[in-house]
Amino acid sequence: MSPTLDKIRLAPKVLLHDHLDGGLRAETIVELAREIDYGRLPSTDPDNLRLWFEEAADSGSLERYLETFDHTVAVMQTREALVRVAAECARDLADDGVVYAEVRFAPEQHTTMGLSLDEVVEAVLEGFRLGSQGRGIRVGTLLTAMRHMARSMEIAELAVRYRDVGVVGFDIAGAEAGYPPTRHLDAFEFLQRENAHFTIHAGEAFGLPSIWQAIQWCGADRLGHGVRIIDDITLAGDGSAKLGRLAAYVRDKRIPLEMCPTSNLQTGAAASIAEHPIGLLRRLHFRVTVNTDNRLMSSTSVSQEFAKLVDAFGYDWDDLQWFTVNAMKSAFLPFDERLALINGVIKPGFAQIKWQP
Ligand SMILES: O=c1[nH]cnc2c1ncn2[C@@H]1O[C@H](CO)[C@@H](O)[C@H]1O
Ligand SMILES: [Zn+2]
Repeated sequence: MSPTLDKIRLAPKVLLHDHLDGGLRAETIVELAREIDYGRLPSTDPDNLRLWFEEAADSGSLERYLETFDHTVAVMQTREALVRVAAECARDLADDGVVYAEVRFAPEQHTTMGLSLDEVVEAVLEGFRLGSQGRGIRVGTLLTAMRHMARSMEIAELAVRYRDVGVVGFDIAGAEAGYPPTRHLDAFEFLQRENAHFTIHAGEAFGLPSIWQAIQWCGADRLGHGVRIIDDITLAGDGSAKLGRLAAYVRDKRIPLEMCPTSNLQTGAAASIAEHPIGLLRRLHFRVTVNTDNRLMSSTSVSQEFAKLVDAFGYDWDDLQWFTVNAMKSAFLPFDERLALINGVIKPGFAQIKWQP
């Protein structure tokens, strides 16, 4: 039986690529805006606002997609707002059946009303703690530095400082074209010396050079998106694939790809789900994982991303479990904890749902 959305929701899922400021509830944005007198929301009706985000993000360009974050970031400037948004994020993910999530955000964007970077991080950690209590979910935090800014070293230091209390890694995000990862080489080298983990948004709005730099110059553990790795794969008429050196390296080293299908359609990185590189990359056994990126802007959830892939590629429960185990193996958690979740939660959970009438 082909997995249905309702049953997919019950399966224990893992999410590695989700932005805190891309997943707010529309009702919450309206309430928070009212509290701080933020008057620039495109609508104060939650339903209209939700639609506005989805339509405005569906722009065909990453740069225009990112403009929608002005509004979510604007209402996430106080401790109370950050705690609330993070707590609701954990609850919404738990309601979708996510058992382990890594949620990222850029602390430097949340200091306009006077919070320090430390206060921002502490508020978000507190929110995740409150929201995940008793919900069967564990949430790790990734700290993001904005690639067009110059604060990556500071944010990397922040990530290391909070590594034992919930921050599990580091990332860079924002417009990709014109801002290569090597701009932040000092931050990545610092993290490597500290034995810390990081992922890099690469190969989303820019091609192979971005992926190559992220891996071979910066030492990224994982790639955010990485869809353009298909530019290094040639398909022959008989369906066989020839991998270039970079694609072969990514596959051989099992470098995880944090793929976000719906987000890619909106930013123009892929034309349709059916044509999304995830189909080929999964067939070639790259370490593919399935993610939401921004649940608000893409009006999605992990379950809905899975359901779309089931529709487009005919995936069965074994495929969905494979994506999930890939994600858990690639998490920035200690090995024994990853193993415990795979063997104690994911495999038994999928087995139960698969055989349920
Ligand atoms: O798909 C994406 N590609 C690049 N940057 C992104 C994407 N989604 C969100 N952000 C950026 O990351 C910041 C911190 O969470 C967001 O404010 C947004 O500017
Ligand atoms: Zn992203």
